[in-house]
Amino acid sequence: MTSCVFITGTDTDAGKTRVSALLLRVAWMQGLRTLAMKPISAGCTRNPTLGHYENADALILQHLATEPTTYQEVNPIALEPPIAPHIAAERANERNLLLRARLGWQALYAKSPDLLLCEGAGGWMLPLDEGHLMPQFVRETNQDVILVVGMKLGCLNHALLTVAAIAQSGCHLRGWIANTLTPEPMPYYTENVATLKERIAAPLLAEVPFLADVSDEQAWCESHQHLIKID
Ligand SMILES: Nc1ncnc2c1ncn2[C@@H]1O[C@H](COP(=O)(O)OP(=O)(O)OP(=O)(O)O)[C@@H](O)[C@H]1O
Ligand SMILES: C[C@H](N)[C@H](N)CCCCCC(=O)O
Ligand SMILES: [Mg+2]
Repeated sequence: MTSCVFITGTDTDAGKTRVSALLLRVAWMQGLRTLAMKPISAGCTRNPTLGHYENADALILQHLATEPTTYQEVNPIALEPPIAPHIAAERANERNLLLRARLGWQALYAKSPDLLLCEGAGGWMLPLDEGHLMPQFVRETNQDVILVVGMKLGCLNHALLTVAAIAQSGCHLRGWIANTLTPEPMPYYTENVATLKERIAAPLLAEVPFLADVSDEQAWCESHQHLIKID
């Protein structure tokens, strides 16, 4: 059975890709078969050899998943400017984002990995094409949600709003991860985490400190093997 998780964040730059990379490494250490995707990316550069647009997040996910994929399987919708994807899509005359994201996800799901990880873009309520928001994609594909909270002043409001919106979307929040984005944790980090623990029913799955380099990541993953449990 495939465990399907959608990684959302309190905002763009909350650490969704960094945390996704950690989860994929943990799964790899356990010998699990993983696939990962970023269905919609905005902020791409043209690959000079292959000619298509590529996004740095998608390349990280493709590289860290254990199963081989084409770039297009990982990131079916790659938009050039680093702006809101629905605006970039309109400018590039790209249509049917919701449908294409779902078809792309279903193609990877059909490969029956142990873990299928999908990174969102921006925060939870990201607009897609006409009348649709990203939560519709998550609900249609029945993925569990993991919320990455970028630990900085303002995150309490963003995290609690996001948790409420996930529930309102009819999606299941598997848990949340407190991610430190700066070499020094935010002032009163412990109190801020405690505030969220008291108010979010879903479990705090992990705390990620500022990870300066790959050896820090390796050590963190070794001590967080319990994080990926396949049902
Ligand atoms: N725990 C961490 N330790 C060190 N640096 C971090 C950590 N988490 C995030 N960062 C850095 O912060 C920046 C933003 O993180 P990341 O790219 O993962 O955010 P994101 O939520 O995926 O953003 P986007 O919305 O663009 O996809 C990156 O440069 C990343 O390396
Ligand atoms: C370009 C950036 N890094 C992300 N890829 C897209 C963020 C979109 C945010 C949209 C919004 O909520 O205003
Ligand atoms: Mg990212």
